[in-house]
Amino acid sequence: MSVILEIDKLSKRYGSIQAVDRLSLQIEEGSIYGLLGPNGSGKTTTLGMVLDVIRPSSGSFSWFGQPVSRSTKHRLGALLETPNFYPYLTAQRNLEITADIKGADKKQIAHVLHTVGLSHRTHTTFKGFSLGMKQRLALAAALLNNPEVLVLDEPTNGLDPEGIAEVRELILRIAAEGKTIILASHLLDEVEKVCTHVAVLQKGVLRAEGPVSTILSAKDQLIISAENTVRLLEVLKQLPFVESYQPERDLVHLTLQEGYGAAEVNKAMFEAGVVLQQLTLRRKSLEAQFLEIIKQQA
Ligand SMILES: Nc1ncnc2c1ncn2[C@@H]1O[C@H](COP(=O)(O)OP(=O)(O)OP(=O)(O)O)[C@@H](O)[C@H]1O
Repeated sequence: MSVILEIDKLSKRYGSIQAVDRLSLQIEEGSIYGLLGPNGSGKTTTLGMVLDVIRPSSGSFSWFGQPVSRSTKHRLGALLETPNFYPYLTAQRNLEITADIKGADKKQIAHVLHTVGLSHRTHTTFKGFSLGMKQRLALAAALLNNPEVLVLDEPTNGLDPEGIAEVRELILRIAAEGKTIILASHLLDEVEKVCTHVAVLQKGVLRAEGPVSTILSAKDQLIISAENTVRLLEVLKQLPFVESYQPERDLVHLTLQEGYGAAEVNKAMFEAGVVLQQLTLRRKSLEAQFLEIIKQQA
């Protein structure tokens, strides 16, 4: 997989505020990459810098292995804020205006309206659109030029639950067509549902980064029990891959070293003559980890 965006020690300072602090990360082709952080954590500033609308204080980045240029920008579509569409013009007319501004081919309009599921609204005026439809039209505008990468800042902000579901589903559909997506969000739930990779930002500093599934499973907990808890604990004590364990009533909570799972515990117990009555995997949610990360830094 090739690297689409490489960010190297990128920083932005506004007076005394360090909005982004030596941020380094790599985004690979085909990923749905979430920049996750609370309000003010530097997500918008980061997107602004890599889109070349905010000047970095220091550091660098490259798109497709090249410094930013007209030709690299042509390969990107961005949605930083909801565009101002004309309420009394149709979807078609609004996109014609956007195409003129972007220098995009108007023949693309039918295709992008189809992609966002608005073909049947081509000739409907914008003012009658639901919130979700308005945002889908904004995504259609970002898709003119057939960009390889779509950069979205809080794409579901301000939408009702129906609109949120529509837009998330659409993002997954666009990604399935082979586009790389970079999205900023303050919603853990959104990143968990939509993204393949995540970078957690807090006060401009990168706190955690990696595939959503790895971050999710990094600190899984196993909950086990056996008829003879004393014997269970004796065996546990001797297992080299058990990182920590804590008895709670007749259950034992444990975490394992990386690369080990429930199967190894089950096998070791069985070999030691302990029959497990319960073996449950409890995945630590990204939310719980995120809150822990934030707490540690407070
Ligand atoms: N033009 C500016 N001048 C001064 N400070 C700014 C400016 N833009 C952003 N900041 C500050 O930089 C920090 C990061 O802001 P940024 O908007 O990048 O965060 P964010 O994570 O996108 O948050 P939000 O979701 O609220 O936009 C904040 O403390 C913000 O107040």
